[in-house]
Amino acid sequence: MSLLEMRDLSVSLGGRPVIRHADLAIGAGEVVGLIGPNGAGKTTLMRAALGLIPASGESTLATLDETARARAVAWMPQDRHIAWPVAVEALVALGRLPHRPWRASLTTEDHRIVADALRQVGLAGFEARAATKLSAGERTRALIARALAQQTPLVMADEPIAGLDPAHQMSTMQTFCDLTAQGRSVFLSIHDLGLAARYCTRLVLVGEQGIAADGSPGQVLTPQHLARIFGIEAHLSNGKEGPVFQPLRVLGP
Ligand SMILES: Nc1ncnc2c1ncn2[C@@H]1O[C@H](COP(=O)(O)OP(=O)(O)OP(=O)(O)O)[C@@H](O)[C@H]1O
Repeated sequence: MSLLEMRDLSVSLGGRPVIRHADLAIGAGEVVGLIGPNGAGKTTLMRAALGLIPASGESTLATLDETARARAVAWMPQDRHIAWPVAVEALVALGRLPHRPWRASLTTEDHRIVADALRQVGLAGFEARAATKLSAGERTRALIARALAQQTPLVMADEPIAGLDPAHQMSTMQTFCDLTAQGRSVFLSIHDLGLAARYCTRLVLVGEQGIAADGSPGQVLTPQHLARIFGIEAHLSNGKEGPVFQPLRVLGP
């Protein structure tokens, strides 16, 4: 069963085609990394898949009503701005909103899920802190916790590990991998191709106004794709602990 399926999805922005005829299905138990250069259309593809911007074609998530969609997918946008000084615990508890009646209090189970999510991102002890008084990386981790607390089959996140230190980048990617054991999936955009190769079960490469490649890290991070879409030379090898991606040089025009 697919958690997200898009068929023939096309998006134009400002009168310019950004994504043309994208087909993509995400099944249970996958960590799918969406990669591609700046401006290639990763955010656009995700937002269109969620029904947040107009698109032609179909996406199974775009047709759901708000509550059904919030139970099907947790969305973490790239913008980490938090406008008001809500406590970190209350911010993360917003992830429980789709699961309880309007204005109902948090249940004991909700509190447990929120505490677990805070622990998973290393923010236990920050419950009472105003979210506006977190560092940028801590704020990112609080928003990851909110997405985790939503306990949806699919988490979609736009560059969730950007700005995190190496330990938190790896622990976040490991947390995403751990969700697959419950049949849950993560669809994330990511610029760090080393971590993408290491942790993602599958990569989707956006370039040339659409999906240029879709497959295992070895199938996608080929010298040809890296040269054509990213304009770089890099080497992917199999290390003892999994794929190792080594950037070598920027290719000339
Ligand atoms: N509202 C808009 N109107 C016109 N063009 C837009 C609009 N929003 C984005 N674009 C353009 O659409 C293209 C795709 O943008 P998008 O944000 O999807 O790229 P991205 O792959 O997520 O990039 P990045 O890696 O820099 O986050 C870019 O060329 C961008 O300039």
